[in-house]
Amino acid sequence: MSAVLAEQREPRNGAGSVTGIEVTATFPGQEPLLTPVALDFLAGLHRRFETSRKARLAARRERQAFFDAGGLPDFRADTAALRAGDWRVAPIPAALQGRRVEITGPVDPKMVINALNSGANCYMADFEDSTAPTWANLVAGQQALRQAVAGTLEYTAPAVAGTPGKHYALKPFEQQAVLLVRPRGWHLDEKHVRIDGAPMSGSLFDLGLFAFHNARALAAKDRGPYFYLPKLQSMEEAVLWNDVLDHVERALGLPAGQLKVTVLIETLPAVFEMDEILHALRGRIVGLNCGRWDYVFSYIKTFRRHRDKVLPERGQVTMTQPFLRAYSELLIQTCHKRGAHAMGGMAAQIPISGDADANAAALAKVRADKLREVTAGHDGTWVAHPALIPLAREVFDERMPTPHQQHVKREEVVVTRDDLIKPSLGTITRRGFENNVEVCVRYLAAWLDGNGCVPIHWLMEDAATAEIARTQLWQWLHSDGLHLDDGSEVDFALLERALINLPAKLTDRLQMPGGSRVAEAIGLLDRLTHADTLEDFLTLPAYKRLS
Ligand SMILES: CC(=O)SCCNC(=O)CCNC(=O)[C@H](O)C(C)(C)COP(=O)(O)OP(=O)(O)OC[C@H]1O[C@@H](n2cnc3c(N)ncnc32)[C@H](O)[C@@H]1OP(=O)(O)O
Ligand SMILES: O=CC(=O)O
Ligand SMILES: [Mg+2]
Repeated sequence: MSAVLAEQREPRNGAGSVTGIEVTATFPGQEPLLTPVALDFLAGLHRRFETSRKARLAARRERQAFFDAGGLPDFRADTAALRAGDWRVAPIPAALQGRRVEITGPVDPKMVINALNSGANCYMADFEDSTAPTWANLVAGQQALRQAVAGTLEYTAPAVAGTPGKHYALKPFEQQAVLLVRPRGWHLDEKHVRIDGAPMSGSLFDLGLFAFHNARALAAKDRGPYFYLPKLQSMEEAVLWNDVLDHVERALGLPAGQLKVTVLIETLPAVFEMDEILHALRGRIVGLNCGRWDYVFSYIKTFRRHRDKVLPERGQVTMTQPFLRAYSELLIQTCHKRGAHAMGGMAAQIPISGDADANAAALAKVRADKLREVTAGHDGTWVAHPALIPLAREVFDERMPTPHQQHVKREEVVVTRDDLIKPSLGTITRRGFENNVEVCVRYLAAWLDGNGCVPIHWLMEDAATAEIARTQLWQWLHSDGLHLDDGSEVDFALLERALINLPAKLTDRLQMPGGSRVAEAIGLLDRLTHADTLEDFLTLPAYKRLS
């Protein structure tokens, strides 16, 4: 029975007790979200797609074993005809034609209102890199988005010292940013929803629940729903997503192709399959996005055992490095050939209060990054903070008078396999090493405390940026013969010293999110960096500790 029809049915056993489905956590007001019919819908997704999800995750492990044995990623031979073929993706809907500035951010009610009201063209509501997936965050996020779609979302900040808290309300719909939702990646489970005794996929929970409650309302306004899909590694993963979205459309009684997606190209294997990913989703895909932070993380992870591809410290791995430039230019060329938007990514700098010079320097970096993107041919970009919207808009308005620049074909771009895997030149400084340790610990502490995005030294840090720091530490410590630029050996003593010195430094000097979880974060980082094998995602072991 389709959910359209099923919704008319009487609930059977009450929320949380549908046959085979167990919801093991509670959050105030969750019942209207997790109705028996909604849970049935989620169970349907799980039962239909869990085997395929597991197969895709196994395929990732198999491919990594090939890389670990010295293999290198490359364009696929079996899809050469598809790459050479002349085809385009389906037309892009009007609401997604102009995407020059997109703001992204976590899904708490205040952020959702601020982002929708921000003046950006689009808002990516993020259940992924910037959200720690506590049950409370996920349910509150789904509640906030459902109310936002209904136009009823309001929020009042807590009163401080007798002064009433600020009240937040949505602008009229026509003045709001267009909403896109990013569910978690395929690797993450949602442990609080168990179906037939097993946890369901976090991706299917986030996307499924949002679609179930909002798809028809959004479709009625000609607004999708629209999604950003993260961390894909192959064409087969795109096929899986397409099957899921086909199923959701059928179950909710929506026309085929109503659900639109933008796919983040943020893994090294995926850059070799961009045509294939566009093709697999061609009835619904509207763009690819350069998710640069996860991409760098994926480069490190893919080449974890390749001593000749060790990257320099995080701060030196910028988008002007040849392998990253090649990635963004190939993405633009591929998208524009196929009629899709080529979205840029996120500069990590955020506004710095109380220091005008430092603020000007940070904004200059963001400006340079946006200028590089628009000049290269990107159709839009991301900002992490509302104060950066005017800057990004100004740069794109000046260089891109049209809603997008799909006419910029970049046919002269020639990118080879070797361009995409070329190692970066640079160094590892003591400061860079210690900064990686500090970022990992502070980010992990915040994440364990339920906060998935924090400013650290005036840079936006989220799961993707922290993963670069974490995997670099592991790779540096497990590669033979690496030295800091001052000549000292990179060894575990360096890590121990950095970790031992950290708590005093942090608790004495900083009021930081997740301060109470620092010891736990240190323990986890210590264990992960000492382990013989690199953990695929920091969030996998950390999720076991999350409520
Ligand atoms: C690698 C990737 O995946 S990138 C995508 C994922 N990352 C993100 O989305 C980053 C989102 N950004 C953020 O979470 C925040 O901007 C941070 C954590 C970096 C900085 O946050 P803060 O230190 O709280 O910023 P700050 O205090 O300057 O905020 C000022 C105001 O802007 C709001 N604001 C800040 N960032 C955002 C945002 N991204 N969306 C909406 N509103 C925002 C704050 O809520 C605050 O509102 P208020 O004045 O009504 O209280
Ligand atoms: O999701 C974006 C990224 O840079 O990672
Ligand atoms: Mg990412």
